[in-house]
Amino acid sequence: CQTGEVAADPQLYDQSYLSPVTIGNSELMLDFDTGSADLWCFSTESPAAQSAGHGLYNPSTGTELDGAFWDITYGDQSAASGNVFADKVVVGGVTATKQAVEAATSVSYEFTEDVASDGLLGLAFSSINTILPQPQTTFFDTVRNSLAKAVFTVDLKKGAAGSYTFGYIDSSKYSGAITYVPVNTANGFWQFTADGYSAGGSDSSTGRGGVAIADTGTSLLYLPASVAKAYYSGIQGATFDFRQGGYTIPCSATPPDFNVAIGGKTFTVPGSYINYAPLRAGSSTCFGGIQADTGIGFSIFGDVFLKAVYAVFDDSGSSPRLGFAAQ
Ligand SMILES: CC[C@H](C)[C@H](NC(=O)[C@@H](NC[C@H](O)[C@@H](N)CC(C)C)C(C)C)C(=O)N[C@@H](Cc1ccccc1)C(=O)OC
Repeated sequence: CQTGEVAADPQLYDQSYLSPVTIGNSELMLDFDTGSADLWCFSTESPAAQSAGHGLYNPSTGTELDGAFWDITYGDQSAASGNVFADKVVVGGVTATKQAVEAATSVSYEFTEDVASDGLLGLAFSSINTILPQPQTTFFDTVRNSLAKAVFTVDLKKGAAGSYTFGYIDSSKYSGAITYVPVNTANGFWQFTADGYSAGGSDSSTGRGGVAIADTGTSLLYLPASVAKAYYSGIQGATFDFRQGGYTIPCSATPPDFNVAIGGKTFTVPGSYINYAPLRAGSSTCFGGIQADTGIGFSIFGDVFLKAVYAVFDDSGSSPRLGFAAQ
């Protein structure tokens, strides 16, 4: 029975969190992403102009999956594609002896420019893995029958290293009880229903809840437009800036705490987490950590929310469920 733990290292402004993964005989820093289901990495096959500065997977240690290829596009329109090898993957001591490793032969500029990240490790459901002609399993699905318990946990922190664990829940990492809610896997995401939202100390409700996904690979918290609008209406100097593509606030603002009701419990995102980052270095205008989910089709509980809670991604029962506890 395998169990393991790996650090989640925050990048600038907590834009993403990277974890060390051994693939074949390379150690790479990957972005664990519960919003997608492909494990892909820069490789010795990637064009040098695209992979400069990145750690590279050398497929010589793997076995090529003949005829298999992959091509993924993310919500921010970033993309990558390539071919596939079966190789050994180790995460925090948990070993998958034959994991589908997707070697990039082409990546979009967003990935080229993010030199700290050597690729992604998808933790959504394998039903949305993009490998053709035959989709392959995520790392979690590959190892889940060998885990002490078919769960993984997410303990992200603001501006500090957090951790992912596989195969066990660490009771020292949270306070109070874990509140579980059912997961709808129809879209391949860890999708659940939020009951409602409110801002500040009062329960000045900013609206009914809705369908949401838990996505470690998305930096911000995307909510129904009416909820975002109501939240920022309470902040002096807040505005929707079309050029920036979202709400901005004065960096000197102290946004109110934001409360989310899930499974009958209330979880609070400290207002300081919603004063996300200056538009560019030195700017006195900051981008808001809450944005509207317009056009996406569901809300996205990204890192701004996840770093306020301890989250349990539980596939150990008859149907998957998500657990949340206060950190
Ligand atoms: C298999 C592709 C994965 C699952 C992809 N997942 C995602 O885009 C989800 N997660 C996004 C990722 O966490 C991304 N932020 C990681 C970084 C490093 C690029 C979003 C939806 C929260 C997806 O749904 N892509 C859509 C494109 C899309 C998604 C959202 C909005 C608009 C367009 C697609 O390809 O659908 C077929």
